[in-house]
Amino acid sequence: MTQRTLTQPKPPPTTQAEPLLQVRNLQTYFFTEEGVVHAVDGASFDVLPGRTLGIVGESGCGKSVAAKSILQIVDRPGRIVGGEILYNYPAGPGQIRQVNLLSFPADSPEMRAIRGGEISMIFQEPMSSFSPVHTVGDQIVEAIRLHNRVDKATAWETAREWLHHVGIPNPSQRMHEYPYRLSGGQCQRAMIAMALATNPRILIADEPTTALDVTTQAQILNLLRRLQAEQGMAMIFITHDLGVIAELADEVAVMYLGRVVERAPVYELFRNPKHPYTRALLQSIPRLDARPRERLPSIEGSIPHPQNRPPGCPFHPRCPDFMPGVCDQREPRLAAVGDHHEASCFLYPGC
Ligand SMILES: Nc1ncnc2c1ncn2[C@@H]1O[C@H](COP(=O)(O)OP(=O)(O)OP(=O)(O)O)[C@@H](O)[C@H]1O
Repeated sequence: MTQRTLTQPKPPPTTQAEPLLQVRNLQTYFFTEEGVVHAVDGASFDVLPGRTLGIVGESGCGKSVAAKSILQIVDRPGRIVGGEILYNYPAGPGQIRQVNLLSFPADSPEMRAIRGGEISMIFQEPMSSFSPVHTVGDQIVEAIRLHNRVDKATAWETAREWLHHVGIPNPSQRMHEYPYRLSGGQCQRAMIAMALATNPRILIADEPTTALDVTTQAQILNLLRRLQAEQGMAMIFITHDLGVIAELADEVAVMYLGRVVERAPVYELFRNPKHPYTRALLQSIPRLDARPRERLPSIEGSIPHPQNRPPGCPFHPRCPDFMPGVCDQREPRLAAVGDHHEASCFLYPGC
């Protein structure tokens, strides 16, 4: 496989498919004693079948909370207070029914079938998926049997094959071991096996390589890329690392303070970023052709806490293109900019 580099992200697709999942104006707030935290505040993005949406943004911008909202597993005191999550549910052979996942209560049979069956999630910390008191094998078997009518022996064999498939040596023996016996990289592989053993149509990967060393990181990314191609599933990949986005994503959503501020196919985003925040993020990537000891441009100031959201465009206090009287007065909306991008910035008409 040819390795892409930061300057050579995936070329654009030739055809545009109908989205499998559409997140519309999602709002998820935390009702804390100190006040209401608007963690996700009107985020919108699409996931296309068989493709990878990269969600990128600085720490605290709401990437994880947006992803957990899709599965309705937001931690307390968080609550989804608005928006729609439209999913094209396979209602029968050749039949698709669009459902708003937020119309189902979190503990409903529908959401339990979706969670893990249609949409699986893997995390930075694999131990958050595994229980420490059950063997790896038992846990994968349970996940399989929750979503498929198969007997225990069949599920056991499927689980063993999946461990083999994700590159865990001695899978028959590993099935009987407890998660703490596996190395970080192997535990991550086992979590991927458990997430995919139910054949989900979407995999949400929330910074799954951040806690790993660089070599293992690369192996896990290659594994995810291979499995996605084999399984034909869609993926939402959450990261703050634009290098990983360039390697893996087809489409990108850039988040800032709970909102998507720019959406574009990865190639277009790197080639011609529209939002000043996206430009600043891209400029802060180290370049091989930089002069020795040249300082990297950094984004002025720091991301405000979602409880102290600035008025107007939330990026205006840090924005090099700030227009007084405009950007601090009204919030721009996400609108089409050119043929490929959507951005929310008053530099562009329609926002
Ligand atoms: N349980 C909670 N209670 C209160 N606020 C929370 C809680 N969980 C998350 N938040 C807040 O929601 C906001 C978004 O958090 P989130 O974890 O989605 O950010 P992120 O973009 O995924 O960041 P990171 O890259 O660091 O994981 C943050 O300001 C965070 O402090």
